[in-house]
Amino acid sequence: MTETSVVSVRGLRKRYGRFEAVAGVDLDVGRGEVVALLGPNGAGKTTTVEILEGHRSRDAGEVRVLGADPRHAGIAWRRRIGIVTQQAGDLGRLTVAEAVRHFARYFPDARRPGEVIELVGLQDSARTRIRRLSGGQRRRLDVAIGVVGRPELLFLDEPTTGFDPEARRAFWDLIRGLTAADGTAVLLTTHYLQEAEALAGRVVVLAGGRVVAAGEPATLGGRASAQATVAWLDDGRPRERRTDDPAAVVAELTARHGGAVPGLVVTRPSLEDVYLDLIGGNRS
Ligand SMILES: Nc1ncnc2c1ncn2[C@@H]1O[C@H](COP(=O)(O)OP(=O)(O)OP(=O)(O)O)[C@@H](O)[C@H]1O
Repeated sequence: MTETSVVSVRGLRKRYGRFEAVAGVDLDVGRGEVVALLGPNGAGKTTTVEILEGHRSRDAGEVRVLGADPRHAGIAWRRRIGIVTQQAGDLGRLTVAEAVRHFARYFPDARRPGEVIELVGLQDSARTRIRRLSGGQRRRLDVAIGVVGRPELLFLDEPTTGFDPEARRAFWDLIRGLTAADGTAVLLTTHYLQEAEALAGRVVVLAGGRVVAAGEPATLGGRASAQATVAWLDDGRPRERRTDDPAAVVAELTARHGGAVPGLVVTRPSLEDVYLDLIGGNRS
């Protein structure tokens, strides 16, 4: 592990009986970096993340998280990570403020509960009982609990599942604010490609327990240099051409139309297009 990495995984393997769920995964997360782990259902994401959190054993491989092997790490190490999971605990009878204060007590250098509640935008709901929160508010509370101890590394497991688009964007702003302010590293699992694109500096695609691609969202799978599609309307009829040089096609169309080209749209493959191609042969 280098000085700048908070997660370093080499050759990770995990079997459930005869089934190999994680079959030799390498993964790195740098200090302050946001990495999204993508992959279809059953790809091995949760298994990998739970091994990194110290909640699941492994069969083989080197794993360092904040300089320690999670298998043997103790309470001091655990205080340096934050976990936001899909299984919300049973806190329904407490208010938002009571829950955050409760978790703050576990950390020697916790953030002030009031500050954290404001950070996640729940100041107007501080006295609300948790069972009365909406799904989006509940996830914000989960994040508040995840970051109250000033973690160096935050695990976010499908944080916006079930959110409406507006709540999802608000949540992204929250996470961006957190990572910008404190340089918290984040390992995010998500099924939303847009979420990975919005938050992550790097994505790692798992399929069938293996890494099938890794890189920046903008360039994953040769996306930036892939052929563009130029679409336009010719006498009201949709036309399109695939090309390596969209500028030349647009120039030619502009000359032909003597100005504005009706319905002109130039697109390259989206992250979702590339992702679906990558996992095409690996669906579980
Ligand atoms: N405790 C277990 N016992 C047996 N098989 C398991 C166990 N946990 C997971 N698996 C299997 O291992 C594979 C990987 O599961 P995992 O939960 O890691 O995938 P995932 O990528 O997180 O999927 P999802 O996107 O659905 O959450 C799946 O085929 C799953 O059925």
